[in-house]
Amino acid sequence: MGREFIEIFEDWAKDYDESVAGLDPQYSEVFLNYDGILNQVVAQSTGTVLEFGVGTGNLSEKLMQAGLDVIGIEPSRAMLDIAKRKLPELTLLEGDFLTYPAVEVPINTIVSTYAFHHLTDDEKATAVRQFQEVLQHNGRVVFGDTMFASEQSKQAMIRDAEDKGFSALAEDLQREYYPIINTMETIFSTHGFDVAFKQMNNFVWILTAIKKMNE
Ligand SMILES: C[S@@+](CC[C@H](N)C(=O)[O-])C[C@H]1O[C@@H](n2cnc3c(N)ncnc32)[C@H](O)[C@@H]1O
Repeated sequence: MGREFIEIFEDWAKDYDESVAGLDPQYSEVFLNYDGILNQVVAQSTGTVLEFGVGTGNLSEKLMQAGLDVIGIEPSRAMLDIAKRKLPELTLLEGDFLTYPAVEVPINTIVSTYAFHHLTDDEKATAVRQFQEVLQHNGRVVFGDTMFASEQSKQAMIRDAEDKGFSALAEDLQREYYPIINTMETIFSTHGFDVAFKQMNNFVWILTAIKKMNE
């Protein structure tokens, strides 16, 4: 479930770190301030961290450098191979947001960057219900991902990409499940989280969801 876009990452893995460095003009705005976005997620993380969609391991590396214990989950074989090569000491497991090997240690923070939009909104809700069960009291979810303030602003960004001739970006924005902020707010609050959002560039927002005391 939720793995419908994995083929894209099998192909993209080898060039992915060039894209995040801004070398792909279609995605340069999406990855604008990439390091700052990852640093913001790290700054809000504590204790033992469960990371979904680690990709080539850029966020995992920063989390480990900050002294946090990280368990990484990633469904793409090609991404797993690169992350393992870059970070041999990282605990890395094959899995996805919905299905992954049982983790036996208490989890304080769940993080992810540029990955949650691969789930439909129904799948997102299922994942968030599972996060609620997995997290310790006072635990939190910190995600950086493309989201939109409204359906109108999403449609405007798709038109803007088309006007610039960025057909790959325009198709991506329509093919995958980039959410509206209100939808994310509803999903997290329905499942017992206090949630806040901070915009990081024209596409990416940081979502911080703190598990409510009585949940
Ligand atoms: C755009 S990359 C982001 C990689 C990394 N987190 C970063 O910030 O650079 C998206 C990653 O999410 C992974 N992914 C795709 N579908 C997923 C799913 N259902 N569950 C978890 N990860 C998924 C992809 O394989 C890929 O590694």
